[in-house]
Amino acid sequence: MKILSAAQTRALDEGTMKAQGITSLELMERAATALLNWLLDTLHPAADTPFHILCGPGNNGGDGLALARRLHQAGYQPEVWLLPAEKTSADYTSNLQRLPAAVPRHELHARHLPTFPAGAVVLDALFGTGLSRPLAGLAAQVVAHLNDSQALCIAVDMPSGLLADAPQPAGSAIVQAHYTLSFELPKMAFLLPQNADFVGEWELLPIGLESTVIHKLAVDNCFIEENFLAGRYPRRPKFSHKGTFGHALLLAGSQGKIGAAVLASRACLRGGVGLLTTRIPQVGYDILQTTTPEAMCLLDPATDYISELPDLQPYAAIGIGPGLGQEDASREVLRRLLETAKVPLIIDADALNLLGANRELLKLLPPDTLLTPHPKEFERLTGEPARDDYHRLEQLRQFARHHKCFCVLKGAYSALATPEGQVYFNSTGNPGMATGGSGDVLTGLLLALRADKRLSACNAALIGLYAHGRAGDLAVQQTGEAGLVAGDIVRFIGPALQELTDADLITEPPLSPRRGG
Ligand SMILES: NC(=O)C1=CN([C@@H]2O[C@H](COP(=O)(O)OP(=O)(O)OC[C@H]3O[C@@H](n4cnc5c(N)ncnc54)[C@H](O)[C@@H]3O)[C@@H](O)[C@H]2O)[C@@H](O)CC1
Ligand SMILES: Nc1ncnc2c1ncn2[C@@H]1O[C@H](COP(=O)(O)OP(=O)(O)O)[C@@H](O)[C@H]1O
Ligand SMILES: [K+]
Repeated sequence: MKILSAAQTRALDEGTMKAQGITSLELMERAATALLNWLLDTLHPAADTPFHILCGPGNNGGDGLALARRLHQAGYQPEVWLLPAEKTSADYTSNLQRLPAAVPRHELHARHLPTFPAGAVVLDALFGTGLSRPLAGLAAQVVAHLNDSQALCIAVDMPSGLLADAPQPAGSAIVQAHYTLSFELPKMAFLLPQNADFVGEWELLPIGLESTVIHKLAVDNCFIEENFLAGRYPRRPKFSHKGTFGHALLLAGSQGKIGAAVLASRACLRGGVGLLTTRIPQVGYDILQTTTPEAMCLLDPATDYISELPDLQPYAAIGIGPGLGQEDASREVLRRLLETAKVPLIIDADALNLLGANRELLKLLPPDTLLTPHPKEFERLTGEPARDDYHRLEQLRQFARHHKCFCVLKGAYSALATPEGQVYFNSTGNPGMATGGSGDVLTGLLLALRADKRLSACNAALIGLYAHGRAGDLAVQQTGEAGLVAGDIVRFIGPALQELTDADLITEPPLSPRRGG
């Protein structure tokens, strides 16, 4: 799914009206229908539910007014609160005129703010994508009043006060919604941790925006869902053999962190690799051989950390970092690897920390290398703390462009930046995955996918991110969030990848009866 800027959202509205021959008022009615259906289907509100609808002067307020009429027609008794303004939009005005006289309406005033009764459902239709500056004055007061209340708050399109695609000054007045109901496509603001308290749970309501117009809009940011990946994970050919899927090398583990090597190895194997060799220090030999007999163990001469780079000739892809430690000798292994590797590389964890501490090594990154930092590791890589999540995202984009690499910024919506400066946000995963070792599992899975020559670098990264989160989502159904450990993610990598394969199932035409038979 494309993530549009506020300006592109307006262009899409215009394009939809033109292509479908409808008016903006009709489009607004679709939005009101979608909102009404969501309220009825999700909240199953009792007939006496006190709905309070706060309306601003633009089309967001227009949506609120249209919804008030539809709720009234459905047998509810909504109350409408209007934010006074010198100018109102045409569709706001039309919907105010169409509001049945029986619907109580009040003008908001600093000394006349609504008292929400117990069980109130408040719809925030003050401002949406048309917001041009932080809220001030009465609007800010109304927002603070709403945030202090006990009401269930549902934001229409955007929590009022939040910009769709840019940060706002700290301390700005922004609605803290329990739910945000937006239309058709996600907004960048929904995906960033700093906005979590405002956006709450968000959902996209389809309103028939024109797909041919969406198709033509050029964007830098996308939200990745299953239908985007369908067909990108190829099934295994009947006559395949282990050579078909590549031989991966993983350099991981040090004294006390052999578990990271085990988790990444197991994830790589479950990720479908043909052969896996894991390079570990001596201290890990019995552990790896016992826990992960499918992996071949290539012992380093050192006892506690990796000190020598093995011959790289046999390998189709190489991963380095999980549990590596930051010994000088391991740094030199990383340097030699960057200087000599001719196959795809995945760099994670301590290998990223070594890059951050020795930034001259970044110049050696071979093109298309995949790096998987969490925000702290990313900060070490850039050496410049981000001002906020928006700034970090731009740093990510610049980093991938500058180093011609793929870089995954891990988090709730992990973001993959490509050498071309595109950013893809992953949609799968859950807070149960915020546990030690989840990242090692991701590295192992990505290593398997990069070793598979049938996948491009970008597709391998997207499939890996998506399947990792999906495996976590399947696991959490059995373990609960608190009980989920990284090994549980490994167990569900297979089913998660299978889902992507199944999504690609081409339905064979039924056998046609023989002619005359
Ligand atoms: N495709 C879509 O996404 C659709 C969008 N619609 C609605 O239309 C909304 C956008 O409507 P508009 O463009 O009219 O914008 P808004 O309703 O978000 O707000 C614009 C109005 O607020 C004023 N304003 C902006 N910032 C302000 C501030 N800080 N303080 C005080 N006033 C401020 C502007 O001067 C203007 O009058 C969407 O958010 C959505 O709710 C729907 O009606 C139909 C379909
Ligand atoms: N709240 C969350 N929602 C979805 N995914 C998450 C969440 N928290 C963590 N993850 C995922 O779990 C992994 C954690 O990686 P990382 O921070 O490197 O952990 P570790 O270093 O312990 O292995 C990442 O892939 C991240 O996207
Ligand atoms: K709103």
